Amino acid sequence: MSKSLISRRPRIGRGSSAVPSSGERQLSALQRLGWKPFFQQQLSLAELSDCEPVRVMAVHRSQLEIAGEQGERSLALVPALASEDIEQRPTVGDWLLVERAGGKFVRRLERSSLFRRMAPGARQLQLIAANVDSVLIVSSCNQDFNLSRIERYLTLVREAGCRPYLVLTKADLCADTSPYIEPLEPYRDLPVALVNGLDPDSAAQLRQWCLPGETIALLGSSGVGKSTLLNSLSGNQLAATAAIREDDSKGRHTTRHRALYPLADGGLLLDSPGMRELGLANVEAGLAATFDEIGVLASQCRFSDCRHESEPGCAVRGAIDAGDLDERRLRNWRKLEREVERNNRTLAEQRAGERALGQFYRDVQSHARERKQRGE
Ligand SMILES: Nc1nc2c(ncn2[C@@H]2O[C@H](COP(=O)(O)OP(=O)(O)OP(=O)(O)O)[C@@H](O)[C@H]2O)c(=O)[nH]1
Ligand SMILES: [Zn+2]
Repeated sequence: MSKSLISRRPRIGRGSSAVPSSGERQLSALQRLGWKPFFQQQLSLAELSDCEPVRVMAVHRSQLEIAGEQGERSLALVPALASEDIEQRPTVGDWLLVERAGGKFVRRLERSSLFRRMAPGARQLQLIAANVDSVLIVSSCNQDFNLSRIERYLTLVREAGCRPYLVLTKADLCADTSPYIEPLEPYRDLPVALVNGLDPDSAAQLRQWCLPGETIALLGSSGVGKSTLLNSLSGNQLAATAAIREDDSKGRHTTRHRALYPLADGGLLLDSPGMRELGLANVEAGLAATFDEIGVLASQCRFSDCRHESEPGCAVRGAIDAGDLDERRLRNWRKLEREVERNNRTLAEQRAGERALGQFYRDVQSHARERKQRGE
């Protein structure tokens, strides 16, 4: 890594010591939750005196988890909150006004940023998160590093109205990081940090981008170390890492609720399944089209579940040996396919879980009706 590169960009590098102490900014409880002038100026005089602003920390089926000056509590999803128009419904990070007396929902405040996507499978818009200030695009110093993907994330982040930062993890596993730093030369405005996410001292560099009152989110493909960063930054085991999921003998995925996690130093970190899947929706067709010749070859392999590693009768390896297919291209295709598969699996499990829950409620209701009819 060249020194001049560091000095030219507003970045923090390995071993930066410019970590502000948590006491530098004295913020109110609301400001620590992300309250800013942008929201304050939306309140009328009457609302200023009669209403309390609260932030949506999590969205559940029938209620919201909200946080305000009075701490955390839940708010039932009353009809006023369950609008027909999906864009009007509250999402994680939203600011709502509730009556100081009685706690009734009044209105949602205008958003400073919004992440949304088309829900995979369903032709429906889905809100992911609102009022995120900054996004840490996470990539690792290995084969995951991919300029095209970073650009795709950058587009998403800027479109949502957030500030992008780039975090390159697994720097500890890499003797020479210049192959990852040098290609970033044209992205002068993008601050970059090299970290070992497993080391809280190294991850602490990122606190500079997650100051008290700031809401940040992580974007990056599976396995780059987002959960690890979240754990190191929060000082808690807030997110399940891949290692924990692999340990699960029942093969279950750890359930994640879309949520905002307060960080030790006062920032808020958004970790939601939707955010994790952003940008990966609808890539299957693109993947097949981009790597069409591999798909054709794979269909000619002797085994239908061929991994194209060392199986006999593998048409893909045959093409590589014959010099007709680039090994790098096969690796890239595999990686993207795994990513898509993994995300599809997660989505399928989520939908199955939702269906099971719906069936459970219907069973309970019909039981109750039967008992009522029997006069029990
Ligand atoms: N050596 C090293 N290992 C890391 C680093 N960051 C993450 N890992 C490891 O990489 C693996 C994947 O990390 P996770 O934090 O689960 O990755 P993730 O991005 O949250 O993955 P998903 O939950 O699938 O989206 C784990 O085994 C981590 O321990 C790092 O900076 N250095
Ligand atoms: Zn094969």
